Formats: sequence, C-alpha cells, structure tokens
Amino acid sequence: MTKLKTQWALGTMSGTSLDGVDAAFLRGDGRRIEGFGPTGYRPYTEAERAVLRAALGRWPGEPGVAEAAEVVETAHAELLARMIADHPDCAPEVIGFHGQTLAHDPLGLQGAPRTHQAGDGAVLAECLGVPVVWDFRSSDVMLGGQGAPLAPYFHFACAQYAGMVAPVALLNLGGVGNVTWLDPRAEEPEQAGAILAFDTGPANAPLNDLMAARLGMACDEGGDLALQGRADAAVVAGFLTHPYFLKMPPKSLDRNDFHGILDAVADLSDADAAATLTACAAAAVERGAEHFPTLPEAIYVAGGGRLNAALMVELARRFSCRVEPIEDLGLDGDMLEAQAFAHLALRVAQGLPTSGPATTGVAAQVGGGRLSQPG
Ligand SMILES: Nc1ncnc2c1ncn2[C@@H]1O[C@H](COP(=O)(O)OP(=O)(O)OP(=O)(O)O)[C@@H](O)[C@H]1O
Ligand SMILES: CC(=O)N[C@H]1[C@@H]2OC[C@@H](O2)[C@@H](O)[C@@H]1O[C@H](C)C(=O)O
Repeated sequence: MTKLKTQWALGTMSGTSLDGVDAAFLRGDGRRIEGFGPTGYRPYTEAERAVLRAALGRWPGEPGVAEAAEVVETAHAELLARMIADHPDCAPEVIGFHGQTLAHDPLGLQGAPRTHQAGDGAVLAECLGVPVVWDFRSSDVMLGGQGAPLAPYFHFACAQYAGMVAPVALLNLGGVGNVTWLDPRAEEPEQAGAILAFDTGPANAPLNDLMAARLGMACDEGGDLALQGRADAAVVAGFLTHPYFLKMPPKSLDRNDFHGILDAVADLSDADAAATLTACAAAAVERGAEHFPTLPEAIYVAGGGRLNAALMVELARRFSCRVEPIEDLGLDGDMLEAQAFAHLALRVAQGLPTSGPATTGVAAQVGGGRLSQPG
C-alpha cells in the first residue's frame, strides 16, 4: 500500500439546523486518523440566519442565493482565520469546506439530479491562503449517487481510531439523522461488507419547528417537554408509512422531505406533540436498523440529538444493544461532522475516494470535492 503523507487539515460544517459554523482540526493521512486538534464555533446572527432560511430550497442563480453564499463565506472566513491564527502548531495543509446545504435533489425529481451547498471554496482559499476542498457532493450526485451521507468513510476511521474490534453503528442526530453500520476489522472502508450507511429520517428538525411555532423556542432543551408528554402511537405508525421507509439503502433526505409531519401533531398538546415527534425520530432509526447486516455491539450517538434525554430514552428502549453518546468512544459529538470534512479533505488531497456503493449508492467509488488553490 502506498505510503501517504500525514498532515493537519481543518474541516467545517454548517448543518441543517442553521445554528452556526463548526470547525475542527484533524491530523491524519486520509486513511487513518492520527489525532484531533482544537475546535471552534461561530453562530450565525439572527439576521444571517434569516438570509439562509429565505434561501432554503433554492438553486444557484435563484433569488436570495448569492446573499446566502456571502453569509456562509463571511462566517467561515471569520472563524477559520481566527482558528488558523490562534493555533500555529496545527497549520492546515488543506481545508475541507462543506458549505450550507440549501437544496438536495439527488433523484432529479425537480429536473436534473443536483445538490446545492452555498459558499464558494475558491473565495475562502483566496482569503485564507490555504488550499480548500469544497463541493463534496456534486460529483457523487452527477454519477448517480445520493450525494449523502458522506461522513461514513470518516466514521470507519473513527471506529479504528477508538480501537473498536466488532461491528458498531455511529448515529448522527442533527436536523436529519444519518447512520453508519461498520465493521472496523476491514482494512479499508471501500472494502465490500465494511460499511452500510444512509439517512434514517428526520431527527431534530420537526421538533425544532414545533418548538419554534408553538413556544418560540429553538429546541426542546434536554428533551424536557417531550419527557412530560405521551407519544401518540397512531401518529408514529402513520409516520412510518412514508415511502422513504420502504426504500432500500443507501438513501438520503432533504430537510423538508417530511414537511407534513407537523400537521399530524397539530391537535396534540405541546408535550404530547413533542413526545410524538421524538418517538418518530427514534422509530425512524429503529426502522433503518432493520437494514444492518448484523446487530452492532453498540450504537454511538453524535449530533445535538444526543443531548435530548427523551430521544435517547426512546432509542434505548428500541434496541437490544447499548445506545451511548459518542463521548464514550472519546470522540466529540458536537464536532464530528466538521472533523469528517477535515478527514474527507485529506482523502481528496491524497486521491482517495469519499463515497461508494455502500454509502451513497453510487455505482463505483467516487473522489468527490473540488480543490481550489490560493491564487
Ligand atoms: N441541549 C440540547 N437539548 C436538546 N436538543 C438539543 C440540544 N442541543 C442541541 N440539540 C438539538 O440538536 C440540533 C443541532 O444538532 P446538530 O448541530 O448536530 O445539527 P446540524 O449539524 O445542524 O444538522 P445536520 O447534522 O442535520 O446537518 C439542535 O437544532 C437541537 O434540535
Ligand atoms: C445533503 C446534505 O447536506 N445532507 C446532510 C444532512 O445532515 C445530516 C444528513 O442530512 C446527512 O445526509 C448530510 O450531512 C452529513 C454530514 C453527511 O453527509 O454525512
């Protein structure tokens, strides 16, 4: 096997919750992780968030998109410049810039298959003076893949880094949920049988929308409201009849694919509605897990959803294996996606694939991402 260069990378994520930008240093060679470095966060202001929200569902050239891209570039440039200046020991050889997903239509239901992450990596490379890998999803989609999830090859490296020796599942509960079942005994994530990954369904997004609409709150902090309510079993059963759950993985979602879910809880009390949406998020994971090749030793949960006690209880009661926060593996559940794009940037820089048949359903391994050099 060719010897690869170990180097520092800086990765970023601006997730579907639109809360802000996460960034994290990671050291590795694209195959193995050698270690994790400092992390940073830059919240969007209310005004910036409004610009992003207004552009959701839009494609390049449509109204509001240029403004959204400018918000994304400005926030990233600010955070990354600060982190690079503050941590000279981690000088990154490459930046992995995910951008903000505004629209995602890998099946081409609205025309040609495409996906849209706002923000231009060339602009960031220019202003930061570091090569930037960006637009990670388009080539996968153009080659017939789902363009998501992309974290799985990183999840595989995480499990090896944490010393796992049996199949485990890494579950990310952000606005949307995604899961990677993986066998860390495989040599590489590309190997047949090493990985199965897909989006599980909506996770926090519907619950956040409910909290915002009814109580003017950003989320169900700690799951406190849901813990006071009772899930409506009929609504959960109705939710599971959505055609998405009948699809075989790999499969991916747009944040708004399940828009009608809020109507289904319209007549319930606040607490019961929160409990019901929480149960739906957990039930989606349970349904997805039916596709796992074997029962994992444990399910390790990352993303903001792991801080929701009601959601963690709902998950735990649905599985016979352990369900734990990913901190149990010594990993940072808030920064995993930013770290993923640092790892993926290293893979692109080394010419390694970032997705394949078992992660996005693309026919062959794809090295996604565009590399922009500073001028
Ligand atoms: N303390 C908490 N209690 C309950 N829920 C929380 C808490 N902290 C975060 N969350 C939930 O997690 C969400 C943010 O999760 P995360 O940052 O993983 O999402 P994201 O990266 O924006 O989304 P995605 O992974 O879908 O792109 C919040 O919007 C909220 O719903
Ligand atoms: C199109 C898009 O941006 N998808 C995100 C979103 O947020 C979670 C889930 O939906 C996942 O598919 C993906 O992000 C993670 C980082 C991924 O690609 O693995």
